[in-house]
This record gives sequence, C-alpha cells and structure tokens, in this order.
Amino acid sequence: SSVFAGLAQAPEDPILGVTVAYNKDPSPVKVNLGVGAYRTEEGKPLVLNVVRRAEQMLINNPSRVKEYLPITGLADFNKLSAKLIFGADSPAIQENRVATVQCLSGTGSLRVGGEFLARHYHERTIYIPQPTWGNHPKVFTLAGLTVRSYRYYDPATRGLDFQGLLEDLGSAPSGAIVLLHACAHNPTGVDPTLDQWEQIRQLMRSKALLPFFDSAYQGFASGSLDQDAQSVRMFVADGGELLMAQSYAKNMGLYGERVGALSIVCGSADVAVRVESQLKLVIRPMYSNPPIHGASIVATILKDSAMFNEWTVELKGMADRIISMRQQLFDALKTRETPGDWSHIIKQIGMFTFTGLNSDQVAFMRQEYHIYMTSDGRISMAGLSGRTIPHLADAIHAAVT
Ligand SMILES: Cc1ncc(COP(=O)(O)O)c(CN[C@@H](CCC(=O)O)C(=O)O)c1O
Repeated sequence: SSVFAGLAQAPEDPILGVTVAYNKDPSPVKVNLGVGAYRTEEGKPLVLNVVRRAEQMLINNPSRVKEYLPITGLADFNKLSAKLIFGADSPAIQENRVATVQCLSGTGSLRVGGEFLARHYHERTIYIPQPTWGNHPKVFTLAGLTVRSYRYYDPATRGLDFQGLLEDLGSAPSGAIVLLHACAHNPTGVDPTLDQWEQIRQLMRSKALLPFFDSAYQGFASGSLDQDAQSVRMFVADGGELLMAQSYAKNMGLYGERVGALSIVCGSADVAVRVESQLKLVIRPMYSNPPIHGASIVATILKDSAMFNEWTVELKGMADRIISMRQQLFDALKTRETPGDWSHIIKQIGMFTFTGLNSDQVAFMRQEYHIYMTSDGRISMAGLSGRTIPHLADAIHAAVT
C-alpha cells in the first residue's frame, strides 16, 4: 500500500506534453511543431558556435571552481543582462536604479517577480493577455497573485484587438500589474506597433499600472537585439518603474541550462538596494542560489565584443531561417490554392504562427499526418524545414477542405 494510493494522474502539460506524444509516434513522417525550441534546417537542436567557444574557454580556465553563487547569482551576468535589455546607455542603469537577480530562466524570473509582488506590492491583481503563454496563469496564481485577462488577439482579423486592449486596461483598477510580452507575442506572433506601444505606455502610466515585461525572444523576432527591446526601453525612458523577466533559452540556445534574470527598475538607487535585499528573501527558501554554468557562458559572451558580435550573427541566422519558413509555408499554401487567407503567416513575427486552425483540425492533422502542434493552433516555425513544409501544407490543405 502507499500513502499516495489515492493520488490522481495529472494531465500532460499542453505544450511540453506535445513532445511526449511526438516521441511516442513511430511514424517516419512525424513533425514536432509544439515546443518553442529552435531546430536547424536538418531538424536538429542547435548549440551556437559562440556558446561552444565560451564553454571551451570556461573548461580550459584552471582557476574555475564550482562554489555556490550568491543568492542574487553571478554579478557580471546580472549587470550584462540589464545592459542587454535596457541598453548600455540606459538612464536607469547609470543612476543605479535597477535591481537584477539571476533566476532559473524566464519561468523562474516570472515566478520570483510574482512572489515578490504578492509580498510587497499593494495591488495583488495581474492582468495577462488573452491568449498568452500557457504557463503564465499558473506561475502567477501559485505566486499568490489574482490573475485576470485583457483582450489582446482578434480572431476575425488575426491581428491585435487594440481597442479591446485599451478598454480592458482602461478599466483595470489603478495600480494593477500588467504582463506585457516585450516582443514576439506567444502564441499569436502579433505585436503592437511602436505607436500602439506609446499609447499603451501613456495609458498605463496615467493609471499607475505596473508593467511586468516578459522577454523570452529578444533578438529572435526581428533579428536585432535593440529593435526587439524597443517597447521595454520606451517605458524605462519615462523614468517610471517596471519589472522585467529575461530568458536566454531561445536567443542563446541555453534551454536546459535554465539561464534568466529578473530586473526591477526602481524610482531611486536607495529603493533598488532595498528591493534587491527583499528579492533575496524570496529566492533563498525557493532554490537558495542559481546554477553557475549557463550564467558563466552568457557573461563570457556578453563581456567580449568579438563574441557578442558572433552571437548577433548566429542569432540573426536563426531569426532569418524562421522568416524564410514563413514565406515557404505561405507559398506552399498558395500553390495548393488552400481555401482561406494565409497572409497572417508572413505578417506574424517571432517563433510561432497562430494558424487559426481549431482543435478538431489540429487533432485531424496529428492523426492523419503526424503533425504535432498545440491544440490552440499554434505552430513553432522553428520546427519546420524545406523538407517538411510540403507535408505540413498538405496537412493544412486537407484539414480545411
Ligand atoms: C512568453 C514566454 N515566457 C517565458 C517562457 C519560459 O521560458 P524558459 O524556458 O523558462 O526561459 C516561454 C517559453 N515558452 C516556450 C518553450 C516551452 C515552454 O516552456 O512552454 C513555448 O511556449 O513553447 C515563453 O514563450
């Protein structure tokens, strides 16, 4: 007998569970378009050359040890991560108003930020986009926040529901927390224009809504690290406060190293010092201190201008390959004269295409064509190649005719 005999079987994760199902499928034509992880044209995971070089340098360094990091993580990594997202010339950094802690990738950064807010911020409600990354509601609920949604995506236009967004944020209680995807919105691939970002910023500041940015794809959307950080930098430039979760999973290919950072831009240096001290009290009983290897790789690359440049070239290569998959899929559907308007495939940006296919069509494509994607119709473009695009186009064509 077992004390856990009555335990129910938990369901598979809506995103990570797609890979579990894919791995069980013996079909030679199966394609995994579920998890947002980059694959090469040959369909293989990619370890960036610059990452391998950085790792080699670390391994060859005889004085390198495996001691505990401080609770806040690797100091170099934290400073360089803040510079990467806020910009080297950021006034907030110059004025020492940024508290940064290394966390367990993007998820860990969001969770630590959520727990910090639940303990120290007067408004416990966080507004998240509808739809958003499937893990967001669970992360913030378990952190102790009350999760509500704001309209974001318009299925009719397959674009931004900007009026709905403004209305929902306009009617949020003043001081409420608002989660914002910095770029490459997951799952829709739809981002506000810079002008729309400015309107969002003005509305939020006028109601003292607290921005919580999630940046999991910096450099992956446009291929430019600075361009993909423009939304964040507009908010920092106005001198206001915000939270910022960064992930190096995708843009540096460090998925399993769990490398990320949470930064809180504060009103003054004095507040930033106290914020960092309280963040340590959240982290210490959660995982005590973060892993050293991945953060050392990132710091090695970001601090050396030649390696940084090499990284930007490889990053642009990944972004460009995804953009070319968009064009090839769009062209393949046009060739087949597949019913419907598929221009959103080339308009959307970042890792994902929100196809508009419904869960029945997704199930049909899995059954008949061994195409694996999330039930909301999202496909990870990084999972495609010139070889698999015709197969996907055939499947979509069959699903909609
Ligand atoms: C918007 C957003 N925030 C945070 C994360 C968390 O990434 P970390 O690995 O913790 O840094 C993801 C990853 N979402 C991808 C990857 C698989 C997953 O974790 O769901 C996805 O949506 O497929 C994301 O898309």
